[in-house]
Amino acid sequence: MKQPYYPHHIDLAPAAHVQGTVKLPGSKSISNRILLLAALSAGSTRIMDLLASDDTLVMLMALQQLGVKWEQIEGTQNYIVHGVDGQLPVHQADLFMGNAGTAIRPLTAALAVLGGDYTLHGVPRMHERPIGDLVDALNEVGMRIEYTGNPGYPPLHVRRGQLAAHSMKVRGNVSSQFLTALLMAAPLMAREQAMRIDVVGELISKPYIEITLNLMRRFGVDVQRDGWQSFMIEAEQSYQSPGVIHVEGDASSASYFLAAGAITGGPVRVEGVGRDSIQGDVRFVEALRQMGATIEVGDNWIEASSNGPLKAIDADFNHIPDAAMTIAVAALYADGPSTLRNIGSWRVKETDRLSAMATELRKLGAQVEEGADYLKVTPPAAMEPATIDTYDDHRMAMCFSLASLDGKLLQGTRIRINDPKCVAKTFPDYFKVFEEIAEQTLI
Ligand SMILES: O=C(O)C1=C[C@@H](OP(=O)(O)O)[C@@H](O)[C@H](O)C1
Ligand SMILES: C=C(OP(=O)(O)O)C(=O)O
Repeated sequence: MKQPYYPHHIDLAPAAHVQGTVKLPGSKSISNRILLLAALSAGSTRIMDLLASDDTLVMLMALQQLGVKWEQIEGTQNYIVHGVDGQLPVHQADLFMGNAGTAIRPLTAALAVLGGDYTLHGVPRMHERPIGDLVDALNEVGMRIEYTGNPGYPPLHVRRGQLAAHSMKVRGNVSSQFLTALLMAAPLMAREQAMRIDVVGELISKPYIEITLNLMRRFGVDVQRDGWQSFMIEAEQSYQSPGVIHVEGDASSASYFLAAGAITGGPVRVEGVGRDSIQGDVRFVEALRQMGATIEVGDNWIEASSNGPLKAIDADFNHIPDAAMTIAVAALYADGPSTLRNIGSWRVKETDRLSAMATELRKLGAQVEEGADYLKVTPPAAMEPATIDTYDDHRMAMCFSLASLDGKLLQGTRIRINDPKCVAKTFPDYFKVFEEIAEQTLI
């Protein structure tokens, strides 16, 4: 994959106006789910507009190591994946998962159920991101997953187990990806008898489960459900290729551009997501509306504009944890203190995002109260020039680019973003696209 060149920092000059249209890269959540479902299916699947990024690359490479054949159509982001119909050709592999939660969690479940001799590991931060709830759920029904480092965290050694039950339970208060992983692996366990999955306690990030169920359906597997509590996968369902499937634009990536339109007046339009999106992060626009922005939504586009300063917001962001980071930076432009609630999962993502966000917002002159699971941001009267550290977190780099907008930054000063190449996790071209709409100069 071609990676754009990034220096060790990028300086962003103040931009008073942002206007234009952005074609979004493919959704990370949809891309990695479709890749795995297509691999497990009977038949070949043509995937249109797959995201090109570190997270999808680790999934593609892992599938290749597992003997799944795929081709990229030259000069496009379209792929053909030749499904293995629930039987992986390779039973031994050492898989590098980078820092992709959407790769390691679902693959761990699928590999545990299919059985073999697999190790899964990632970057150092991946080894600090919890996976214990998923491993417990699988081992309790007879799978054999061991920790080779710290208990509860990757790296993992997956061996061949023996399915011993037809109902499983999983905790959902640390990450929804554990439930997603079990759901996607469930048809492999329910070949003869139905499989039931119960959620123990609270489930966070619920809209991501809707993405999972929607895509499983497109690959021929129906899940019966009782709200968010219990899920049933009837026996004898197996994944079937839908033939062709299209990846929507990434709604979390859309948040930066929509916020830019709302902060500066815009209009800024994103293309690739719209009215019928299956991604929960399109609900980011509800928060922007609450802040006073004008949002228009079409079939395959969303546009944000505003007239006048943004209003402060106090809201629960559990349903859109990724796009909520964009609100934290947009809050710098609001007419009073904003509070983002119920975002405790930020602590176990690419970095401890609550702590990182508080530290970096303070550098810009904001007053920030960091709670166990909330953030209160009081905007500064004028923004101070600052050097923003990004903690190898793509979203820290992307959302802090917004601090260069709307003339709140003193003229003649700059926002420096350190280590901008971390955006490659989900959006390698981010700063190029941002420059195009912000008419800024990259140094
Ligand atoms: O299932 C998914 O595609 C995702 C679920 C969310 O994680 P949690 O469920 O851990 O909050 C989200 O933050 C992540 O970027 C993608
Ligand atoms: C939390 C994120 O990623 P992951 O899929 O690795 O959990 C994210 O993209 O913000």
